[in-house]
Amino acid sequence: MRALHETARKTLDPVRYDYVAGGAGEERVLADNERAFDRYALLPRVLRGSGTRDTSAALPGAPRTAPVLVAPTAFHRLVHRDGERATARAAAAEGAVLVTGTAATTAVRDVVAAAREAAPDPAVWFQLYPHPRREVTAALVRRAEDAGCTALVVTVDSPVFGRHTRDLRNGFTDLPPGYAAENMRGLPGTGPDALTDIPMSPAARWPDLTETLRGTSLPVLLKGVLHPDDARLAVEHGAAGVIVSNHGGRQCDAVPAALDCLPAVAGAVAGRVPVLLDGGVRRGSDVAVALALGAAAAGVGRPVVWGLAAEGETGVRRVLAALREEYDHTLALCGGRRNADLTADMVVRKGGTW
Ligand SMILES: Cc1cc2nc3c(=O)[nH]c(=O)nc-3n(C[C@H](O)[C@H](O)[C@H](O)COP(=O)(O)O)c2cc1C
Ligand SMILES: CCCCC(=O)C(=O)O
Repeated sequence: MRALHETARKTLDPVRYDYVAGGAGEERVLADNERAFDRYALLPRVLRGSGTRDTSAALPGAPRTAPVLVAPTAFHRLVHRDGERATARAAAAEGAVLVTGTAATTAVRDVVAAAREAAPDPAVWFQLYPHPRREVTAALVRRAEDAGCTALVVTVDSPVFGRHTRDLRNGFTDLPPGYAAENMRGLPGTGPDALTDIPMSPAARWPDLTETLRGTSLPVLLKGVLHPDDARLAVEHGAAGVIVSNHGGRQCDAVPAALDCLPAVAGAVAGRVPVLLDGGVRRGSDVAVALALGAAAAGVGRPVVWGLAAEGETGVRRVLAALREEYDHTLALCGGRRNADLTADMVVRKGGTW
């Protein structure tokens, strides 16, 4: 995976590389997301072995899926000509949920069609930036439903867009000519060619979530929850899942690492809906730590984009396969047969005694 990142760094236009690699502010949260995993160690159990393991996870709209999913990342055609189609085929072939979204450079119906080329029953979720105009939000939801998406992910950590330091320095504040946010095409009052066509919704409140939930039969997950009280509210409002995420360090540059928020959120949710985590997941053992601390699955953002940039569909498959194999191996080394065998007592802070 390191090699794919290195290839992507060498191949990509430096401004596009910075768009993907960068974070908000001084990139403190970006760095902390990865470092948080280094503060933990796994404490294996012994003599509980089995020759085979089942690493599948049960998620909304994806009853038997890999424990690693593809977090929504914008504008895949910026890094590879095959764009989201390649990512979709790779995720489907690897049995992983793909979260495509509002800011894709391929229309959601074409993303789902590509996933179906690789697997008969792929799980594609649609990430929604709720639009300030509710009829636009409703039209986006309809497009996702008609395309065959099996869940919605509403991103709630972006009432305003993060200040991406590298992009501001590079003057990269809009899509280059020839690229479009295809899901916005033809919606009332929007065009597809400018980032301003995907405005954030600074006035969004919990009743807006209720309206989104009422307007769809799909399960709805909330992405970007860090506070345990918000996790409780999400469940009370009918969310089908909660994704602990700080947007890969691209929004508020003063929040904790995503992993450090997971135990309290998992405690607040108390098993009522699945809790997922993304941010800083780079190895199979990171997936194991996240699952032991209460996640049902872990999302990866940048590693997938590096795989796509370096080798297209093959590169994304390599990233997902490596994470799956490393996770399976780690589970075996920890004496587990199923994901649920990784429990909170099997994770310790490094440097302490227990
Ligand atoms: C280039 C890029 C684009 C992103 N675009 C979106 C997006 O459109 N919607 C969203 O909810 N999150 C977006 N994210 C955040 C990811 O879904 C995810 O939270 C984050 O990348 C996870 O951290 P990781 O990159 O360390 O794995 C984006 C992240 C990156 C790096
Ligand atoms: C309107 C584009 C949003 C992309 C995004 O979420 C990110 O770059 O972090």
